[in-house]
Amino acid sequence: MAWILGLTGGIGSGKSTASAWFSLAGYPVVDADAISRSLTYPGGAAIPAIANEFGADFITPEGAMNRAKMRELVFDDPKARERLEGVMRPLIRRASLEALERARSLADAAGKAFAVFDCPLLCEWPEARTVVDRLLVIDLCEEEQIRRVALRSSLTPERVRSIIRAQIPRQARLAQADDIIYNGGSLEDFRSALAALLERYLARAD
Ligand SMILES: CC(C)(COP(=O)(O)OP(=O)(O)OC[C@H]1O[C@@H](n2cnc3c(N)ncnc32)[C@H](O)[C@@H]1O)[C@@H](O)C(=O)NCCC(=O)NCCS
Ligand SMILES: Nc1ncnc2c1ncn2[C@@H]1O[C@H](COP(=O)(O)OP(=O)(O)OP(=O)(O)O)[C@@H](O)[C@H]1O
Repeated sequence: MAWILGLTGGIGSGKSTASAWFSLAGYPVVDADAISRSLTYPGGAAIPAIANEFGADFITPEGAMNRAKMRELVFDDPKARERLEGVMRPLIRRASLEALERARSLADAAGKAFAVFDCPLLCEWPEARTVVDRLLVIDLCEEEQIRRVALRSSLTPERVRSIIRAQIPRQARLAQADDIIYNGGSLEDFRSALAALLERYLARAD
């Protein structure tokens, strides 16, 4: 039966780039951020609890969670972040477990050795860590995280720093890793490192 590769790293480290690479290579990917977003779209399962916990101000006229407003609140206020995670975490967990079972079946049917679980908080959430068989950490220094996130979004360096501070410290994340890819080089270097790692995984499976 296919095993589960946990893929994690700090904000902007390169998880989505790695997931897309594995997906192109035919490995099923479960994306916890995408699951989290789908729970907070209009009519999403988290919307009633968010309205109840934070008030109608945090819901857009279309009925989605107001992400920008929530982001401004929770990354400056650990208690508010705990409340949001209290709502989101069990829902993300349940939906992820279901998606991982589907991904495992897809991998089995396609003859792939593993499926990928891309989750930014794998090291922060002990229950998430237990569903993966091997943990790959994408590592990047803080300055480059800030630079890359700023390039692709409107987040200020201060906001990216506050998000990094809300995440597990870099060394503690690295200490949990089975495999580490440092993504401080070019995209080509990153893809080569992923290909080399995949070779090792496939050799292990034989
Ligand atoms: C705070 C929210 C509203 C910000 O939304 P926004 O669209 O700006 O960001 P998005 O969801 O794309 O997340 C971007 C990145 O922020 C970081 N991040 C998100 N939530 C958290 C958190 N609770 N703690 C630390 N970092 C987080 C991750 O690196 C993530 O990849 C949103 O991230 C959210 O609802 N978070 C709570 C759910 C959660 O913990 N998700 C992360 C694990 S799946
Ligand atoms: N080696 C690299 N060189 C230059 N840019 C890169 C490299 N790797 C990734 N990027 C870019 O950096 C940005 C962040 O990468 P990516 O979205 O893969 O990270 P992430 O870990 O999924 O981020 P988030 O935590 O916000 O979901 C993207 O714009 C991506 O194209």
